[in-house]
Amino acid sequence: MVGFLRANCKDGNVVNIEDLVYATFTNIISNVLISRDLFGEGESNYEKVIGFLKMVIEKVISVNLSDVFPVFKRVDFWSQGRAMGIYREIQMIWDDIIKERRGGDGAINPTTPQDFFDVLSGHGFPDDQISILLTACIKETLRLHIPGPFSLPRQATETCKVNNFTIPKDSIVLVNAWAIQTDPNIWEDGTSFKPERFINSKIDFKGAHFDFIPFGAGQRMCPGSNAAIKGVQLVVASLVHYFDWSLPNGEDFSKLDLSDRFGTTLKKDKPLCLVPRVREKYVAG
Ligand code: HEM
Repeated sequence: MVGFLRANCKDGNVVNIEDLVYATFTNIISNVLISRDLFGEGESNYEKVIGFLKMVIEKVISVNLSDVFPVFKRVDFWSQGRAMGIYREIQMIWDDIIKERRGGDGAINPTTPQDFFDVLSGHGFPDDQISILLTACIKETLRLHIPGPFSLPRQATETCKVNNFTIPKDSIVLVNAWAIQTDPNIWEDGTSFKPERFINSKIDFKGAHFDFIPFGAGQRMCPGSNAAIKGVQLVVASLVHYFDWSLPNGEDFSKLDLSDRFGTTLKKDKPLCLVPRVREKYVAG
């Protein structure tokens, strides 16, 4: 990511941060799974890969006819066909990876923990204070702009009562985590970005504080939460450490439109486009 920016930030080029960070995280996960980048540096395959990933995610999470009308379960051929289509496409990707591995052409270039340490220790961060501040900012972003506002759907295995509501057996239940995380009865000035609320606070994202559940809670909470937080810390710290950032045409940061849009996940309505400039001390090296 840093290498790509360094090579492409001459002449005040504007960078779409959404695409950059998406590609970086996809590469981190693909390196864990298959020891290679899914997005190449030349970005020639960007549209193809992103199109495929978006298609799979959309298809997997969109509602089936039989989710809404369980009576159609046996005859919902459309959903069954869709599931088989996704299965076949994923199968083809695995086939290619297995073939490449068998060929053993030495083209795989794994990212090792050493690479991460080189980035961090080689340039003298994180400092304790920076790390606390950074974590507070990440937590506050996950509170105010929670990526999964409804978490994942649950199904009631038996009829039960929650407060005064009766939830009939087999109902699909969605938890509005976005509403909980911005509830004015729980969070003081809950719609403002105030990272300092997480400094000297025990509130964490591990599922023990039900006011703050960006990764869900209970048995099915996100198993990737620690990897995700470490990844976000690394990416944000690297972006801030190596580059100075400004808005195109010298616009003022206070005018930035921060509204959200709900699609597959909650994300910024307008992608963040910024102009990076390599910091003075890294220009040469
Ligand atoms: C900021 C990044 C992430 C956020 C906000 C997030 C959030 C969530 C949420 C809210 C759930 C549903 C939990 C529930 O229903 O209680 C979930 C499930 C899951 N997440 Fe994440 N996640 C993130 C990153 C990751 C990563 C990096 C991985 C894998 C490396 C991952 C793997 C999973 C899996 C496998 C599940 C399903 C768990 C199950 O159903 O048992 N997530 N995630």
